[in-house]
Amino acid sequence: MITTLLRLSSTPRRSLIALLRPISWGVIAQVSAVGLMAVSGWLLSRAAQHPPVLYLMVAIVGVRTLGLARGVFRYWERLAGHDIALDLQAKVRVRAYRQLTDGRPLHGSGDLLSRVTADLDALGDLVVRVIVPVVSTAFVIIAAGVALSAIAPAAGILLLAGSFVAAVILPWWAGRLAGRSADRLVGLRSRLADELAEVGRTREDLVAYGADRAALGRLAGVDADLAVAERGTAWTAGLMVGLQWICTGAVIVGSLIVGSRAVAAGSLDPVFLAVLALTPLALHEVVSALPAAALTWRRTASALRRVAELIKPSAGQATARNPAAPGVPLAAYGLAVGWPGGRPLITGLDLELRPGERVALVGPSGIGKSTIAETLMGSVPPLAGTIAIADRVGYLAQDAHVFDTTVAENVRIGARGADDDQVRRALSSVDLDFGADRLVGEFGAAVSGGEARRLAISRLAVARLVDGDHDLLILDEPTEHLDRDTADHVLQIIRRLDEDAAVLVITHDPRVMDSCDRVVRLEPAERLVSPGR
Ligand SMILES: Nc1ncnc2c1ncn2[C@@H]1O[C@H](COP(=O)(O)OP(=O)(O)OP(=O)(O)O)[C@@H](O)[C@H]1O
Repeated sequence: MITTLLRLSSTPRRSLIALLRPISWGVIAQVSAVGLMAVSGWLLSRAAQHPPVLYLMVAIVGVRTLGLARGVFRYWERLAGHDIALDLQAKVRVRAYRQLTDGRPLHGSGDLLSRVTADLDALGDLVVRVIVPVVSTAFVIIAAGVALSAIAPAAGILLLAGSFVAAVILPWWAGRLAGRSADRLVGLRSRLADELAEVGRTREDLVAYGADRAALGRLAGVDADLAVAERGTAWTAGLMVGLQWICTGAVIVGSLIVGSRAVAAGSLDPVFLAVLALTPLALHEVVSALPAAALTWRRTASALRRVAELIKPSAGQATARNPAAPGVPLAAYGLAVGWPGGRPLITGLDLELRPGERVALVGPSGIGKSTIAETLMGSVPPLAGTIAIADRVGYLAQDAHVFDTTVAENVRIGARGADDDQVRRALSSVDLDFGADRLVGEFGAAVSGGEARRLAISRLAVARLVDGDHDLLILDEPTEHLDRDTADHVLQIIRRLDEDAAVLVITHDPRVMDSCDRVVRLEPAERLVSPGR
């Protein structure tokens, strides 16, 4: 698991070295905590014998130093641990986003959301709540056992045996007990996120068809399952706390018995008796974090697996996409397209566009026209064939998403660096007189269908203003769902948008076909029928 974590960090050696810092601070903080209790015990016992105060000075300074060191080094440990955890999360998050923009097929949106939020947060927990405390606690237990053995060997062995039970056996058992429910927890959380996202998105249809109660019931069912799984892990954690206290109590009583015998036999100075009793108590505080660490370990193991799966490079990613030859903005030969895991939709497609040429790609609904566009754009890997495509390609997707933010931010999807003036010019080039700060609502609910379409087209306009002319525009049903006048208006806008660019337009609209130089017709027999007009 640690190797997977380090591999995810993309700089494993540096991350491993960086981990040594919080571990070192953690060891010093915990040694200080245990040492504080031991030295305090000695000091109290010795002070009770009323020696000259100078005899106590070193111990008094020691208690103060250890008290301060415990807090200071604990703070540094937290700081260094979180530094690494957040750095790791940031790196993995960027890799996850890159992978997502490579266009691989996605999981449910809620599940995806929980992978890039909850699962990535869990990676941070792995560093802060598992690796650092477990490694530093192991050091401290050994150090305390050795130190106590020097005072009273039997008490030292008792402490090591008790620590083995409290720090190894019980957390291992906790991990086993909670194992299945921890795995279920991760799955249930992402299912809940999925269901919640689905219900939120489809609420109007659910209410309209009276299916809202059933949907809410399903949601409540997942919620109840989640509560049961949460309760299971909480029970395990509570049980472990109780068993650890029993274990600590047994070690303290045992230490007092062997210590008293040693004092009676004259082999142990009585002032050390308090040290034997208080050291296991201090160690309890350190060890008590371990069952929780074991539970976190189980939870993060599932999360780590899911994140690793998310950012695993997908096979065959758009290998056949090449730069275009000069003067040919698009040349695709022997192209076969289809969705990963599905049947080929179109095979043997040859498509060549000259500069400035307007080509309509038409065919029955569902034949795979949009899939061709997504393949040309590199979102879906081609199943066969080669694609040579220009650098400057503008793409208008069939259902170009309108984000729930301002008009200006929606326009800037086309060119992040666009200034206010370029945004204004892009909006006026699509005849939209919207204020830049106007909010467009979820899925563009606060604008009309025609306006949403023009807003999407304004991204092509702003990209041209910022980065220069396009060589090729790929437009997927630009006039879909629009009335005749609005469709004519959108067509006019597109025509004057990039006059010299080659255009591949997917359409069912005869007027759009009429405005093109050539029509490429696709037919169900998976054949290209008419390359000419
Ligand atoms: N993201 C996806 N994952 C898997 N299959 C998909 C995906 N998107 C579309 N499909 C399937 O691919 C096939 C072709 O869809 P596509 O959208 O390319 O057709 P189309 O010719 O553009 O249709 P239309 O004219 O109705 O828009 C359909 O059977 C569709 O169900």
